Amino acid sequence: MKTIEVDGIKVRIQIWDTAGQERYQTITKQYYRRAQGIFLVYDITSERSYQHIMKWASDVDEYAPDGVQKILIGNKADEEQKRQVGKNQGMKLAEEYGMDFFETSACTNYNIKESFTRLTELVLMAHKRELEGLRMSSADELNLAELEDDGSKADGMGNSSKSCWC
Ligand SMILES: Nc1nc2c(ncn2[C@@H]2O[C@H](COP(=O)(O)OP(=O)(O)OP(=O)(O)O)[C@@H](O)[C@H]2O)c(=O)[nH]1
Repeated sequence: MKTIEVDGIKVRIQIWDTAGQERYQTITKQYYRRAQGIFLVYDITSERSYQHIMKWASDVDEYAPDGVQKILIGNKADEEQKRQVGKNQGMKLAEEYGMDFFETSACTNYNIKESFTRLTELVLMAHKRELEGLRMSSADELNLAELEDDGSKADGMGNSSKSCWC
């Protein structure tokens, strides 16, 4: 659990660090179901980890809820001398997936706060849109109910006035 502040609002976030190894995949998939935001993380010093992102992304598509927010992360940005994945490759992949992208370093804290704040912001915005959608559809339902109600009144009036006019 961690509390971060987004636009002056204190938000308590629960963070799950899933295991990367294949043998834990069954457990990992269970975490996706309740996730609202997901970081897809590769290691900039490992081309292999970058290639693996496609597999992670398809798992997320399959197991995470529809509205889940995702950000692509290239970690170990402090290891410039060992870099195997260019920043432009990360940006390109993120663009393909329609995600935001950060290079980070857990060692130097580079972009850590920024990426968590951004993901929280995206989750809050999605939540707001969802609530707005629900509000609109319940307002629509109310309007429809009013119309139906008015309709029956109009019918009644119509019938009664019709009986008068005859
Ligand atoms: N230089 C550097 N090393 C890092 C950074 N982040 C993690 N490491 C190191 O990378 C190794 C693996 O880190 P983990 O946090 O275990 O990685 P993980 O992805 O959770 O590993 P899994 O157990 O497979 O899920 C450790 O030795 C960390 O110290 C970073 O930003 N920079």
